[in-house]
Amino acid sequence: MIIFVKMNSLKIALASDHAGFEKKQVIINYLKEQGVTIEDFGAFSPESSDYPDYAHPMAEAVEEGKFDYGITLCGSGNGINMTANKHQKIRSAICWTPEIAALARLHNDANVCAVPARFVTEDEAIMIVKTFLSTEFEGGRHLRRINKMPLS
Ligand SMILES: O=C(CO)[C@H](O)[C@H](O)[C@H](O)COP(=O)(O)O
Repeated sequence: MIIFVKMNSLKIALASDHAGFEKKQVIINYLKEQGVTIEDFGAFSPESSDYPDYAHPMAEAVEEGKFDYGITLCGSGNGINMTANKHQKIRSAICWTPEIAALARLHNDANVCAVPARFVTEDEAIMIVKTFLSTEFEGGRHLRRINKMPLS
């Protein structure tokens, strides 16, 4: 069962590197139009930069409960996804289609959505984010599985 939630009450943390910078701006504009509260942890320009410098502060803020979800972007989605997942309370999923984004929420209760900026269009990026933020976790058998994820 898919349960859609309202987006305008959400607080969202965003992070990217240079490769994700431009599509992050598109996503920020979209989220602001929806009334979503956002904080951008960088990068703040398309100059070459290192995604961990922005992903770690973003992930810490989500872990601390300051935000409902994180949205991240780098070229492939891989580097920034790997970095966020170093944090114990983060479940970051690379989402390259709306269907994958929905499953990341429905089945994995993902709290960070990593978008591969060089492999999706602006419209696709928006649809991925919209789907991720408006889909609720199903729980049930999936809760049992995500509870088995931590090593300690
Ligand atoms: O970390 C990545 C690959 O997993 C990201 O896609 C980066 O954005 C990419 O590596 C950046 O590449 P660039 O050649 O320095 O622009």
